Amino acid sequence: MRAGRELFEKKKYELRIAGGAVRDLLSGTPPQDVDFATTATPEEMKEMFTSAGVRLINNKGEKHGTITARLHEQNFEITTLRIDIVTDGRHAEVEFTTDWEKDAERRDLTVNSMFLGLDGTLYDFFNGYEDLKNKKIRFVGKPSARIQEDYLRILRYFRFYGRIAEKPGDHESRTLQAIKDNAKGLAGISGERIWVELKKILLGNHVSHLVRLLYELDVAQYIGLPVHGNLEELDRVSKNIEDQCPKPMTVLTSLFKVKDDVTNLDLRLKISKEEKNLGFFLLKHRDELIKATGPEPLKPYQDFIMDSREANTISKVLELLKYQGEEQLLKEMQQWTVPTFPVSGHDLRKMGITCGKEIGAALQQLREEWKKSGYHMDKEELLSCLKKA
Ligand SMILES: Nc1ccn([C@@H]2O[C@H](COP(=O)(O)OP(=O)(O)OP(=O)(O)O)[C@@H](O)[C@H]2O)c(=O)n1
Ligand SMILES: [Mg+2]
Repeated sequence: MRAGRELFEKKKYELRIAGGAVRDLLSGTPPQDVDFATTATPEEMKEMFTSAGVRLINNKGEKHGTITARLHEQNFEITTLRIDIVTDGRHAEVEFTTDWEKDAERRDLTVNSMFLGLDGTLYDFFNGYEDLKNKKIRFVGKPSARIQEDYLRILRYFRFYGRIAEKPGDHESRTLQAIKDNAKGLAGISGERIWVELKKILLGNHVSHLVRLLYELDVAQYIGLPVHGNLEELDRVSKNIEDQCPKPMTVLTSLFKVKDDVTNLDLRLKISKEEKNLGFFLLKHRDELIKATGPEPLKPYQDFIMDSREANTISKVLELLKYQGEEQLLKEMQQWTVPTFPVSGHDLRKMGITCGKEIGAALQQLREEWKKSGYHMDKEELLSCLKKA
């Protein structure tokens, strides 16, 4: 990075870390990606990098002022300060500026609106650091204006609330009002973008509170959620599941009552086939595939896996155990390896059974015995039952 920094300094272009990365650095979490902002225009950057022999990566960001430079085998995304002039709630037409405050003003949340100079100076025009320390999520300026620039910001508000806020219910009333007034704007946002945000909300804190709020503020209907979501079930499941690293779909299925709820979600959000199948699986089995009373509570789940012909049944059953709040059984299941049936047709032939039909029937019978034993019997024990019979 040093070499890159010197290039900017020589040309007297300003360069600072921007947005989400500053938020993460100040809250002690390692940022996933570090975005930079600069006063240099894309043309100026291109010229500077090209004449210094730095490789540029072609990407689609240039129209919005983003240049990607490849230095020390790392990509650096550097975006020119900008003002969004026309927005249709999804895309913005931009004008470049050298005014840092103007660039901060067009960002969504105060905690996302800061810049950090490479000398460690913090540039914070909207009290983002104070909000971050107080764990407050607020829009920059007028909430309705920020939301109308990009309706997806409604869901970003929920996502960052779940990540940063300490307790449920700590919202400004004007923010809630602006969300309610503009919820319909989400109808025009693509399902894929919504699903990315919704999944992050489902994996964050205060899920139950936030989803309830999505309903209260009339957002739910525009993002593919069922009209009458089962919020009590979500309360219960989300409480149990908190520390179990569930998949987003596992949390979400608690809201669902019928298969159509999964189908409708998929129609709106274009979820993956795997996510859809997990939804159907949990819906079908959540009340009926349950632990056994007695010494082998895990047995019904193991039998289900052994009887199933699909490869990913285990991972679905693990999600089911999370859903059901069976913490101890989940641990045991995670340590369980699918046993392989120890007897083959060859073993039976060696014992003198030569007819194909008989071999088939014997194997079937032994498989049943093996299942009854909880998959504990070995080859010898199994073959000896055959002798007895
Ligand atoms: N709808 C959006 C999306 C992004 N931003 C701004 O662009 C920055 C970078 O966006 P992005 O990488 O999408 O989000 P991050 O805040 O960095 O969060 P993450 O950790 O998920 O990357 C944000 O911090 C915010 O300043 C915005 O104002 N409005
Ligand atoms: Mg980011």
